[in-house]
Amino acid sequence: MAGDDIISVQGLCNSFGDQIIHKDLDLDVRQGEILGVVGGSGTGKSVLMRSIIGLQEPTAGDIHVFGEAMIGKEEDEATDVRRRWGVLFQGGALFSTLTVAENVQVPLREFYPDFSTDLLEEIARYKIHLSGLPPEAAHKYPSELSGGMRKRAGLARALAMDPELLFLDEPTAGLDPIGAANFDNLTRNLKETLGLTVFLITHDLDTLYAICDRVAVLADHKVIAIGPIEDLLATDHPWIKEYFSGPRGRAARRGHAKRVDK
Ligand SMILES: Nc1ncnc2c1ncn2[C@@H]1O[C@H](COP(=O)(O)OP(=O)(O)OP(=O)(O)O)[C@@H](O)[C@H]1O
Repeated sequence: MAGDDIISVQGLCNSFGDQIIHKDLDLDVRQGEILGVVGGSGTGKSVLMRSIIGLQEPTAGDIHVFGEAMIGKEEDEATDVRRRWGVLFQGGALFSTLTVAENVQVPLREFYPDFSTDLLEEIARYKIHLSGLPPEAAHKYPSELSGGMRKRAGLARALAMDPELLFLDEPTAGLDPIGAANFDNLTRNLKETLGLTVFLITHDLDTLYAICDRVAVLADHKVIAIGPIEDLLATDHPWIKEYFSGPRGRAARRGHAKRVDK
């Protein structure tokens, strides 16, 4: 494991019954980068994220986060590591019976049961602001929010504990192109201002070009390639060629080149 790796996964295996998801998968995530994780549907991107954050017990392998071995750790033993990361699940995974502010307070109440109500409310207000939501969103229920606002509310909750590491599972899925680009900008700004490391699962080629420092490609049960997009473009794997050099990949590259030229 290199010294600046925030996450190191080695020899990871996951199966469900006869279905092999990962076999000897290796991956490293470096301090301060946005790592995009891509792959066809069902290649195990979410299962990989769930394995890293301890929601999925792998059948074999080693996972280190912040240098701490995670496999086999009981939930309470992992508390010190868990409080250093935030997670935005696919769809936001907000509690429907809680307001946005109450949702943001959930991890704070778990880790800091002694915080006063005033302090919890102040932190929630700040995180809601950081996520680009208007102050009045704090008192709304998830069902009263648009899809984009729900993502931002999920992000506010992921930021509740001042994480160093952020996991984002398809944050721009279902957003219109302007909403998706805004969310990308927000992610990049938060990464830069808060010094975050970001593990970002996405199908969104524009997101990869706009904000990812490196991209890891999942196929054939493992990470078949990892690096800056320019490096991936030079690889011969058929899925990678199809993905980055197909019509959508070419359009995303052209769009990115235009934005860089401006
Ligand atoms: N708890 C589970 N029990 C059984 N099978 C599961 C479970 N979780 C995931 N799987 C299976 O593992 C495979 C990988 O799922 P995963 O959600 O990680 O895919 P993904 O790469 O994130 O896909 P997508 O891009 O469509 O979101 C799928 O075939 C899925 O059905």
